[in-house]
Amino acid sequence: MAARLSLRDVTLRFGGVKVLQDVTFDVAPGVILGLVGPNGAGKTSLFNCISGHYKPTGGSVAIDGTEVVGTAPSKLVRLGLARTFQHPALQLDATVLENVVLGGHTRLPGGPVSWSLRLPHTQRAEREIRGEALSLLERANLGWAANLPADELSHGLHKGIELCRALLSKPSLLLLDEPAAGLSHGEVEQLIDTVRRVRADEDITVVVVEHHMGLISALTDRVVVLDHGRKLMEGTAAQAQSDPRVIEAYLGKDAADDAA
Ligand SMILES: Nc1ncnc2c1ncn2[C@@H]1O[C@H](COP(=O)(O)OP(=O)(O)OP(=O)(O)O)[C@@H](O)[C@H]1O
Repeated sequence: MAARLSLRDVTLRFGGVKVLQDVTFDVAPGVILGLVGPNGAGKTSLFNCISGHYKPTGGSVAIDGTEVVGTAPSKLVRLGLARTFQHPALQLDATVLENVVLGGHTRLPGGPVSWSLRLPHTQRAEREIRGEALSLLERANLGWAANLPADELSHGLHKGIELCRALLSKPSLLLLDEPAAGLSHGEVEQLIDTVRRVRADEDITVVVVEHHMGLISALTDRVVVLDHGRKLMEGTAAQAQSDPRVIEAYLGKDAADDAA
């Protein structure tokens, strides 16, 4: 089966600094892959290369076999890509529901002219998208907040809203950047449930950057470990946690020797 996401020798330089070096891996459809590594390893930079926010200096990024290096983030949404950010960027003066509805704008038929004329088929599509947005919020236990302004809610709830917004675009590939950061234990459990359910129900492939090893162990089928911009190893979360190279990258050589 063709890979949903395929990276080949992805390299990124900022001036003289090599942030990513020859990163190569595949993610098969339906897999939840964890992207882990110490601070500064290059995880978010790699996400930015996949989502079109950075253009790699070299190498290839393909989604379902289509080369996407150089494609704008807005066009990648149409190829099935959605992502969340370490710090959710919401319209704080809009309601929670309006924020989620924004994720469905690529699904509206026509273009700016028919949208501003509010033709019947546009209004029908808007109603449908609003209904789906509400149902996503309800399934994430956020239905109660739908009509509240987003700025009345906590950081943890903002992350849940951002995830619903990403899901409304009906992605086939979802990138989650540190979704558990700043969440309570209960919110992490809710997040794990939501991601498992969308993978099962919607056949979404997920790549998740996360430092929360509990979430990585509970959620992922495989992990890729990055260190200093290079792929250190690939395997299951359990294999990564007992790999001396990974222990050394996180804790130093003495810890790796002690564990051996
Ligand atoms: N726009 C930029 N300009 C220059 N250097 C950058 C830029 N973005 C990232 N870097 C550098 O690239 C390296 C990797 O950063 P990145 O944020 O991708 O790491 P990370 O693994 O996501 O870290 P963390 O876990 O702390 O979020 C760091 O040394 C960072 O300082």
